[in-house]
Amino acid sequence: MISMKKIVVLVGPSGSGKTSLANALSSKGFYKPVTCTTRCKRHNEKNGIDYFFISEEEFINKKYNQELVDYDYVFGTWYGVERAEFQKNDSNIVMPATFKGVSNLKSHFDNVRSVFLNPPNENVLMERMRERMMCEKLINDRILNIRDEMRNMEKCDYVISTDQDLDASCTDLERILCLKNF
Ligand SMILES: Nc1ncnc2c1ncn2[C@@H]1O[C@H](COP(=O)(O)OP(=O)(O)OP(=O)(O)O)[C@@H](O)[C@H]1O
Repeated sequence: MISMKKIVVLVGPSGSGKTSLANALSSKGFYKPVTCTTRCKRHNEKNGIDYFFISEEEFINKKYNQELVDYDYVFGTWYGVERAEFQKNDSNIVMPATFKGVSNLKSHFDNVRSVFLNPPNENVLMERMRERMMCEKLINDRILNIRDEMRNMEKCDYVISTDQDLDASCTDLERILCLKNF
């Protein structure tokens, strides 16, 4: 077990705001590890900044060589975070992950805290996904998954609402980070 800075893991259904809030905290001094993914790049994403976009073969090699502390196969896509990303600097870390990822990270590192993002209703989530130009098939797959994801809320260390504007959710998150036991 490696003892180090805080690792804040954001959990919630697709469109709940994990990436947006992680980006907001990273602009306030938290480091957001860059995830490797085998999915295609969206038009507004940059390789090495939003994700490392790699082939399935490269991903499998990293997995085989135990370079990934957390990985998952979601909707036909591999996602994984390399151990090296946690050793880049001394800043506290913020990252989106699945609930399974929280357990993986807790088995590797101390000071991991999960925050569940409690989203608005399914219609708003669908609208947010459409705004990100996701196709209807991907949206429907994710909608089916929302109820399963919502069951993780009570298992997380903290919960914040993302049924409000982004700044308000960011303020709620920062308030939690200031708590004594965080
Ligand atoms: N209070 C809020 N918190 C976070 N995001 C919000 C909030 N209100 C509106 N949004 C918007 O909702 C969208 C959430 O998309 P985002 O990619 O952050 O979700 P995600 O949970 O990371 O989804 P995925 O798992 O599919 O990558 C963004 O367009 C964001 O601007």
